[in-house]
Amino acid sequence: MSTTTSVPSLAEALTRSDLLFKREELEGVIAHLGRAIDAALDGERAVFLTVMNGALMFGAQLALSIRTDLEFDYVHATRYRGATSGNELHWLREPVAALQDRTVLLVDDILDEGHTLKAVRDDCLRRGAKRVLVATLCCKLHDRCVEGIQSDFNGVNLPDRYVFGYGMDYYEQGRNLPAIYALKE
Ligand SMILES: O=P(O)(O)OC[C@H]1O[C@H](OP(=O)(O)OP(=O)(O)O)[C@H](O)[C@@H]1O
Ligand SMILES: Nc1nc2[nH]cnc2c(=O)[nH]1
Repeated sequence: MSTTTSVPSLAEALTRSDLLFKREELEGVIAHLGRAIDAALDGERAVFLTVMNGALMFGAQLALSIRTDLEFDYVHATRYRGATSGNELHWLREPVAALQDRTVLLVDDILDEGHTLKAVRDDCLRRGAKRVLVATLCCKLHDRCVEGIQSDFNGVNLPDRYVFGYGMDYYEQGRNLPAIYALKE
């Protein structure tokens, strides 16, 4: 089935984008994150909380890189809703796992302005989590990030441009591209 004509073309977007990180490079980076997270958990069984949809690919690869046993849950919170600029955060699915006195490993594809991860992290703490560790595939470098949130385990840093691929969408397209691309200014 083809996409509707009102959606901007992914093929056209690719022609005016730069390839920033290939799959092989990202896989190597994610394997290193797994080692670092194992060290931080030190044998503790954390709740691996994936922020859908963007973290689907990264979350799966990261989980397979972590040797410590984990419990899995997910939230679905979206701020961009298929567009290229953020808005109010919409919760589509809250965590189900009991977080009281647990370590939560909060996993997302990108920390951009930080609103999403801050809201989900704060929600985990309200639910009684004793520690929330944030793992991201990428962080954007700019000075617009909200205060009080940062990634504890980050894969790669990105320029301040709209990115897609490896879970991240361009108008809900391109999530399964096996690389990260950035639109040219
Ligand atoms: O740091 P922020 O500026 O809050 O942006 C980061 C968030 O934006 C994307 O989610 P989006 O709302 O696009 O939903 P998605 O995961 O379904 O793509 C991404 O997956 C992060 O969760
Ligand atoms: N796909 C995508 N989602 C985002 N969420 C926050 N920033 C971005 C971005 O640059 N690309």
